[in-house]
Amino acid sequence: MVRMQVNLPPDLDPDLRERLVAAEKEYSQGLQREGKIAAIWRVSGQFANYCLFDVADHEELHACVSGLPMFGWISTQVEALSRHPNAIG
Ligand SMILES: O=C(O)C[C@H]1C=CC(=O)O1
Repeated sequence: MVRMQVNLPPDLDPDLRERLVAAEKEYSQGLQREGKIAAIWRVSGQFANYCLFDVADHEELHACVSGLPMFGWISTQVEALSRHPNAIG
């Protein structure tokens, strides 16, 4: 599970901002179609999200996250999750 806080500068060129948002959407939806992002949620009221990744290892996670077009402006917090022994689903 990765929390991403996006820190685009407020004075970023509006055209660049628009291109980054569009590129981010295309890249993110590609990972979702491939099943590498299993779920994504917006943190209400913040330019931040939680992404649940379904990847083989830390290297694949890093490749996915560092490929984000906004990677240079994103702070991440990673929590490694494993199946809970009491889970029924
Ligand atoms: O809008 C965001 O939260 C940034 C970003 C990271 C992945 C994604 O789909 O969007």
